[in-house]
Amino acid sequence: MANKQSEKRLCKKCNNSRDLFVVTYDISFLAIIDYQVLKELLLFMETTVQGVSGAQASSHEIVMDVRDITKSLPLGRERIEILKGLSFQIQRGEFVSIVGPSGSGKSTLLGIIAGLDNPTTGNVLIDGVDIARMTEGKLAVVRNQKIGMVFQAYNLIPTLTAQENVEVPLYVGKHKGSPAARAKELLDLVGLSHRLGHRPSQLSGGEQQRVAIARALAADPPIVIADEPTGNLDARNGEKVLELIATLRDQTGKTFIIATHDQNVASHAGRTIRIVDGLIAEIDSTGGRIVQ
Ligand SMILES: Nc1ncnc2c1ncn2[C@@H]1O[C@H](COP(=O)(O)OP(=O)(O)OP(=O)(O)O)[C@@H](O)[C@H]1O
Repeated sequence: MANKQSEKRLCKKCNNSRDLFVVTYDISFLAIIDYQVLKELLLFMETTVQGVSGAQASSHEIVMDVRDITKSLPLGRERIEILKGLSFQIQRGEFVSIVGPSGSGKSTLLGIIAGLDNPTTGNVLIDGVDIARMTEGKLAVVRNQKIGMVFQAYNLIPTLTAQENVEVPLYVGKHKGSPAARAKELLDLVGLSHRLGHRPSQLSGGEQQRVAIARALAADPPIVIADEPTGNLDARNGEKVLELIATLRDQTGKTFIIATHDQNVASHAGRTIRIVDGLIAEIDSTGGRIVQ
């Protein structure tokens, strides 16, 4: 929770930007809000995070269990079927890619398993808890505790330094200890200890994505989900980011799930789930090494 020192620091930022402060509510959505609203939000998060703490601990080997999910949306008088009944399980410590052509439903699926959207039917169990029909308030808490998100466009807060960007989730969650120390440790892990004070505009695309990955790990979620994490990078930097994800998977034992349209990117994962036209066409399980 934000202590006096952090509030002071945030307040200074607000003054610099005319009482507007860019925050990530649960690091899934970026929003520009008034500083007063930010403080209320942090208080709200403190109470709601405490509210679902019972769902946190689990020794399930299956970290994600997706059961026959569908997603359809109204389109004029018709309904468009985007996902047509997908089932799969992901084990703790796997590096899985969801691959498919444009329009196959990857982003829709990712949004549902990340708790950003509800399926029309079916279930999504994360650590044994079904998130499919949770209210938005509870989903926000699940996202904060269970899921770290990485986006194609990095979604870093432009007015904050690399270190401050990584600290943000630590003010929202129940982190014990110094957010600054944790942020430095994570930036060191992603090879950016020499860029702590740089703002996003002063970092290369690959470096920004490394900061975003460090931020996704900040609240220590068991699952990190990345939507086209190399989509804005050239081949060399994309390769580096994928190698980093594989290394972090080995070092942390966390589960990494990436969505991509690029088979080459997908092949870095231990297991590939291929989606075509809203259905699973193939699950390649030649890899799928589990960290013990
Ligand atoms: N809100 C919406 N309303 C209507 N159709 C939608 C909506 N969202 C997605 N779709 C349709 O659902 C299909 C799947 O979209 P989705 O974004 O999940 O695909 P994708 O595999 O991630 O594609 P891409 O790789 O191009 O991002 C597409 O045909 C898309 O047009």
